Amino acid sequence: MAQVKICGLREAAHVAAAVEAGARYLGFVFFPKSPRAILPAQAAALAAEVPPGVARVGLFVDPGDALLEATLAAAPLDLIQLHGAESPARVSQIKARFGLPVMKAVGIAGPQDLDALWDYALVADMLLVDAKPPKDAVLPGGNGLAFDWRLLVGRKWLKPWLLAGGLTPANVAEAIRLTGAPGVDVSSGVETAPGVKDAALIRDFIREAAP
Ligand SMILES: O=C(O)c1ccccc1NCC(=O)[C@H](O)[C@H](O)COP(=O)(O)O
Repeated sequence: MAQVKICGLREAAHVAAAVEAGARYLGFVFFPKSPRAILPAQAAALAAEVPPGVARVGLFVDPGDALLEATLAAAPLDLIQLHGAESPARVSQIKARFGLPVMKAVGIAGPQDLDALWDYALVADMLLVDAKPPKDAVLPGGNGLAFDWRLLVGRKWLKPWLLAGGLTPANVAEAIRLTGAPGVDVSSGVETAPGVKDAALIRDFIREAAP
């Protein structure tokens, strides 16, 4: 049964829907350009309602230490997701400095991108195998775009990983079957518009991913 992360949550009703349906990870986006961006104080209020066993994930894009420090002081988080161009050395530094596990997102467009997963597997606690954003994209993730899942067939990584990018209630079961992903991450696929989550779609997605 695949573990599910619902990313970009901003409302208590959607947090509750995700938790009740069995989500294992809930993502809060601390990237101001995102339509899913949330303030640390808002995330803190949502995080307080999350039961033990469900990880609260803070998503950052090339964060400086000051942003991490201020956010972590305000909101209780269990996992840091790095979704920018952070180097393996920076991943190690953030882990050591802030004492939380780190999940590093790696964008995949073709076979040439897979090597980076090995580099990050040496330093990160988890990997997020996502679609590489188009060159002109404003967001480095959360674009609702899939990559060719066949690139992952037969691959094993040294660390736990989640598959992401363009997943929806309609395609997630096939994505898991094809790739063997132990977990999946979704944002756009459980929204009715960018940044607008839908409780029914969240439930549908989790039911299809973890039947
Ligand atoms: O979701 C965002 O707005 C976002 C902004 C900046 C960096 C990453 C972002 N999302 C990353 C995620 O964790 C998404 O769940 C993942 O990329 C899949 O997104 P989607 O294709 O929309 O399901």
